[in-house]
Amino acid sequence: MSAVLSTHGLIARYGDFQALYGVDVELHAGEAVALIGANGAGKSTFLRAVMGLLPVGRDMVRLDGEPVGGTSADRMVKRGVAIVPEGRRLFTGMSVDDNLKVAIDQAARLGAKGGWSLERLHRLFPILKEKAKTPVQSLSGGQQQMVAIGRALLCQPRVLLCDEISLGLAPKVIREIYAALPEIRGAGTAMILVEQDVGLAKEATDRLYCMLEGRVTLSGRSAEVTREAIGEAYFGAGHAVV
Ligand SMILES: Nc1ncnc2c1ncn2[C@@H]1O[C@H](COP(=O)(O)OP(=O)(O)OP(=O)(O)O)[C@@H](O)[C@H]1O
Repeated sequence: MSAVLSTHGLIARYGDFQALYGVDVELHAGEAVALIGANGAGKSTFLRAVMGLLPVGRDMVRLDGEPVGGTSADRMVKRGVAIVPEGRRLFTGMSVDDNLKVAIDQAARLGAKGGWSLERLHRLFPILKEKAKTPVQSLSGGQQQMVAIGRALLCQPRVLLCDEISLGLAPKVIREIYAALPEIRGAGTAMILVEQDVGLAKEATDRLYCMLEGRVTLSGRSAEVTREAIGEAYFGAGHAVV
């Protein structure tokens, strides 16, 4: 099966500091893939590099087999890739609806087409309809995360990149958000989830990649990869994840 998105020896730097050392990842249509690893392993950097937010070589990122590395984030959105960034990056001072309308306008401007509308998003996360006129800074962390996911979906992605969508949220809220993922996949969107919670990552995805110090140290089917193997890949040999 050919990959919708793939990276090939992906290298990324912040000035003199090299954060990624030749990362190879594949995402197939309709698939959910987890990217796990300790703090500083390079997971967010990977997403940023794929999204065109860091300079990378053209051949290092491919979309439908076509080299797109270094393409601007706007163009990546146009080509069907959207990101739910670390820290959500919502427009504070603006309502839920106005945040979402920014994405609707962006998609229209870029000519990105797909099946996501405000109505469909409201069915996925009904609280966003209830809170439509509420400034986003008055929402709970979970509700803000739903706005961030909604904003990405309204860009009509075939590929959704999610950076730690469970971070800092209560278990009940995390379950609510993760319960929405199958519908998003069902709508034809493949996803890469950066996730610190290994149990959650294994449950929610088909395959996973573990990173350590800018390299992939383990990959496999999420249901089959053992805790021991993940522990070693996470921290180096001799460790276990509990
Ligand atoms: N803007 C930046 N400038 C310089 N170095 C950075 C920058 N952002 C990240 N790094 C460094 O790059 C490496 C990878 O960071 P990255 O944020 O990608 O890791 P991560 O796996 O996402 O971890 P976390 O869970 O802490 O976000 C780290 O050593 C980090 O300190």
